[in-house]
Amino acid sequence: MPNQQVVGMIRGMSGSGDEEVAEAVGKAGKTPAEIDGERYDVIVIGTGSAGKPLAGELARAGLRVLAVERHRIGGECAYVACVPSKSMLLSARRHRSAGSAVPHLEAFARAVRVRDDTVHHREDTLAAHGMLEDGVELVRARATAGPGGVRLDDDSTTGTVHWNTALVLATGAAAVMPPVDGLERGAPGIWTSDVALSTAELPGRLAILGGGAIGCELSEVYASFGSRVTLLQSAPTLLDREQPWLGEAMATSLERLGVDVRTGTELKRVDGTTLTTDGETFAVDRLLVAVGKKPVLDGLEDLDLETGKKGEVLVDARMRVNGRTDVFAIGDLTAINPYTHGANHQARVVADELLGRGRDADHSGTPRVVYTDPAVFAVGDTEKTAADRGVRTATARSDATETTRSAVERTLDPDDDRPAGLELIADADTGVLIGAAAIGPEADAWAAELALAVRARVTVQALADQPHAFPSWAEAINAPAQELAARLR
Ligand SMILES: Cc1cc2nc3c(=O)[nH]c(=O)nc-3n(C[C@H](O)[C@H](O)[C@H](O)COP(=O)(O)OP(=O)(O)OC[C@H]3O[C@@H](n4cnc5c(N)ncnc54)[C@H](O)[C@@H]3O)c2cc1C
Ligand SMILES: NC(=O)c1ccc[n+]([C@@H]2O[C@H](COP(=O)([O-])OP(=O)(O)OC[C@H]3O[C@@H](n4cnc5c(N)ncnc54)[C@H](O)[C@@H]3O)[C@@H](O)[C@H]2O)c1
Repeated sequence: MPNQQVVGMIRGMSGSGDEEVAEAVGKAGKTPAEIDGERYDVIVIGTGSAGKPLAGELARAGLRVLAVERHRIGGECAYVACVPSKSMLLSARRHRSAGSAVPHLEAFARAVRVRDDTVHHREDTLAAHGMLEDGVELVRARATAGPGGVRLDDDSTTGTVHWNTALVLATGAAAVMPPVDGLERGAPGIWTSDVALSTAELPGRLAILGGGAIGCELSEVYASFGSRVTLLQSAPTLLDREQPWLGEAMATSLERLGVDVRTGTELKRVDGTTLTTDGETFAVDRLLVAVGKKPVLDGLEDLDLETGKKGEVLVDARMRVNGRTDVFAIGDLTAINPYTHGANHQARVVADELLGRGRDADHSGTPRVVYTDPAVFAVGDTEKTAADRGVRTATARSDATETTRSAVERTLDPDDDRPAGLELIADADTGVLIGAAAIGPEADAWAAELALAVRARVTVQALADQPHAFPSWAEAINAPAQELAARLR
């Protein structure tokens, strides 16, 4: 059967198949036994987008810092998340532009090679050396934190270390497996994004469960290389925490690539790689599960952390936990803006606190981007989150395909039917911009000013008065800003 041939050929090329992510983790740092009984100014557990920059900044400022990592130095982003997914998206785009000139298998194999070079073959020595150069002391171990110290275990030794000033928890989040009959993590044929972004296998038929950021980005990747992708989303729209029209536009965009988008669909049962939804039973080669992530709390149980509904660690405006001044949580563990730039911001807030220039975190201007083509950009409130806060909103939308930039691009490529649009959401009582949603080519770049506008509490009057370069996609901001400025005058 052609699908099986596809799988076999690609596996043969690089040999990674569908085993769990390679454990190629470089050697650097100390053993738990070597540092048993030591005291540090700050101990950071987890070296991802949250823990790594924080540990580095504090060590460069002269503090004695220990960073503990049980897997890859650098966390998920650089190896199995942000970076490989963007590499694959860009290769997929290039492959689509080439038309049928290059066969799918050949293009996919090349994309995998480029991806793996970009992520240093998931090997973390370079990141480890960067931390050591910053002056961070590094231990590769599983941390178990308690009120009296942090116990460290690796395969052969143990030790206990203590903090003088602060313990920072930055343990991230892990993919959720929903309670579907027959669905098990690690079962043959079941992928998480870690596997989908490490494998060299191109499945003939791929089902993706979950129409969030991962579901949309990886649908685009695999469909572009010829997989028959079925995207199963339980909510009525894709990207369901955003304005509904964004998810609808995303569905249109993915359907153009041949993705079978099924919203409002429940997966009821998995039998090997045969799936039963509320409507039908069908066979696939792989099922990628991408229905969200859950904060990683193992090793932190003895701290009795206050957690929210999704298991996220609750923090105050300085990222402190349980009302303590010496224990902090940052990054995906808090579920506040679970993005690398969100984690980086939270790390800076804690660094400032510990370096004597404390200030509150401001999460309001954190962009939410989906790097498909067209890309999705959102910031601040949606109408729903504003209503939940009791804020009255006024909204206005533009069709970005009516900009001169769009006309220029579409004359060049008459087949270009990518959706493009922008919506502004204002506080109806104050005229302040509180949210924005956009989709369009490179929307992550041309809508980025709206993130600062939301954070700086810019009024729609100021936004309407702001010139946008001609002929750029950003001109899509003009009409809705002017409409809101007139309505809220
Ligand atoms: C497929 C995918 C694509 C993404 N794309 C983007 C993107 O394009 N842009 C973006 O901004 N964000 C993106 N994200 C989100 C981004 O990857 C995360 O928000 C970010 O990496 C979180 O960083 P973190 O430090 O909180 O967690 P992590 O990077 O997960 O780091 C936590 C670390 O803690 C370690 N750890 C956990 N428990 C212990 C313990 N007990 N002892 C020792 N070590 C421990 C783990 O091994 C891990 O290395 C993507 C996510 C995925 C899954
Ligand atoms: N570009 C980016 O910044 C980027 C890219 C990929 C991932 N990420 C981050 O990685 C994390 C995980 O991404 P994700 O896409 O798994 O989570 P997500 O929370 O963004 O989306 C999950 C989606 O799955 C749907 N869903 C939930 N249960 C379901 C079920 N049983 N059946 C079908 N659908 C179901 C939800 O309605 C939701 O739309 C998120 O924090 C995300 O922001 C970010």
